[in-house]
Amino acid sequence: MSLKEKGPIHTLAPVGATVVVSALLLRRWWRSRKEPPSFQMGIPVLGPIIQFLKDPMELMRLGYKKMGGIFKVNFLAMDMVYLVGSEGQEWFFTSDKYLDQANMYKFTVPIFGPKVLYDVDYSTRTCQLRFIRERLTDSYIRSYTSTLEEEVVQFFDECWGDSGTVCIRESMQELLTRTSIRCLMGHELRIAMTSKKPEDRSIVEMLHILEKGMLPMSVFWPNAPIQRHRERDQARREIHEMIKPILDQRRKKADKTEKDFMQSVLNSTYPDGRPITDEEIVGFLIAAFFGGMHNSAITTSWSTLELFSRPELVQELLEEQRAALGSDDAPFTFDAYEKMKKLRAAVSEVLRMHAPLFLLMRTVEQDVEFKGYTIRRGSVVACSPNVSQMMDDVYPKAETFDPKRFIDGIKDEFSFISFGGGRRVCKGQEFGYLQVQCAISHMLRHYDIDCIDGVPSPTIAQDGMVIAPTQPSRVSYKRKSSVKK
Ligand code: HEM
Repeated sequence: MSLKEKGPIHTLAPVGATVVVSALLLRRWWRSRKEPPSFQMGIPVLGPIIQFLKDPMELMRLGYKKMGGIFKVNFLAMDMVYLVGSEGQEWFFTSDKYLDQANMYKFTVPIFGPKVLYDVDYSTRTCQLRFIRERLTDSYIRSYTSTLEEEVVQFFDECWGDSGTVCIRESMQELLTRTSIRCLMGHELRIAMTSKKPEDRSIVEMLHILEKGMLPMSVFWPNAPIQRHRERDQARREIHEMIKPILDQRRKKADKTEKDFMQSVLNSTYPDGRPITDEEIVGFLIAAFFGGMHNSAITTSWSTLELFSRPELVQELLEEQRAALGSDDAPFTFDAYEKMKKLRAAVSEVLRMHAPLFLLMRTVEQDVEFKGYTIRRGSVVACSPNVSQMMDDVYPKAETFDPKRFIDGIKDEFSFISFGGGRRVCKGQEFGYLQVQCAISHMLRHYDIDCIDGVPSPTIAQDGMVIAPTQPSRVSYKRKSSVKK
């Protein structure tokens, strides 16, 4: 059959198909050309995944060295776009319109409970978080300070005594569990920690079961039918049953002046007058506990190790303590805390070098441009305080521990992201500093401390969510003869 006999459709079809395929290929090339550059290492495709599982921060460091402040890694079904440095971080924390946090935190819904935080829409969540933040501002936490100090003093008397050796990570976990339960969840639960019937499970055991239900797989499949999730759900129901009668009793009491977060929440309504439900209160208490306890315990551990391995700094901080408090056995007060500028700067420097939350992530809700690149909907964007805060161009001589960097406070909000940033910044930041400083203040004034294992290297904790000192991280201590017991 000649061309003439085939007719126009036979000649046009292949040409048309070639044009369409070429256009599609061109479009794909054009689109991919504008996406952040792809970081490859080791075995094709699997190389970056293996590195991520081994050390996610090293993957980021290597990627930054080779590609610069923005690059992507393909994790089979998903692209992860990494942003390193202040500019990318500022964009990350101010692009709530395109970037969603809730998807990454869905695993908390069975823990915090329904209708709370990551189970509700954006505006309800913002309203709930604002409510939590207000109850953790200076005017409120000022009133929690005496409660906090009482717990700290009791802990050191009961658990440390006159002399001994402890693993600082474990010891501070115990201390911060006590202070967090007492100051956030109330004295009733704190008392029940020790005065329960042997057959009853304590709040600490229950919170621990909730925590064990937070596995890396829970991030992708929060309700996977596994034993740890079933135990988590049972413990969550029991915690609600445990707290509900306490809320009822406190509502009936004429005296509404308990100095803790639970009472501050109970005494309030939402700004539009709507009351807060029991479900919400229990969720807020658990969220505040988990938001604060680990991060503050890890920061107190690092602070002990970094400060007490520097005798000159200890001496300087002790002089500041004496100036702020008057004497070594005076009670720790909020007014004195506000005067401890050097201690605060030292804790900030600890947080710069050892942020507990090492990977902050958001999902991309719609295609969005940044620095001339298109970041596709469905990707995950991530940044890490532990990577960018250790870069010499952001913090000169970043490997050197130098509290003077922060003596006038934190200047650039988006260079220091240990507490996150923007609207989603940590709501318990000030209470976090208060807890850490109260514990360190007590140690400075009451004990001579020796860091037997020096300052250990950081390690990712078993649950994969936080980074902490590698154990052993032992310290030995001796009570000073100059202070009263
Ligand atoms: C040294 C101690 C602490 C550190 C390093 C820390 C760190 C952080 C970080 C990095 C975020 C942001 C996460 C993200 O952007 O994805 C965050 C959020 C949050 N933190 Fe903290 N935190 C600390 C203490 C606390 C305490 C004591 C509380 C409560 C009592 C708390 C409650 C919260 C809450 C409620 C959020 C969610 C904020 C939002 O989404 O708007 N944190 N924290």
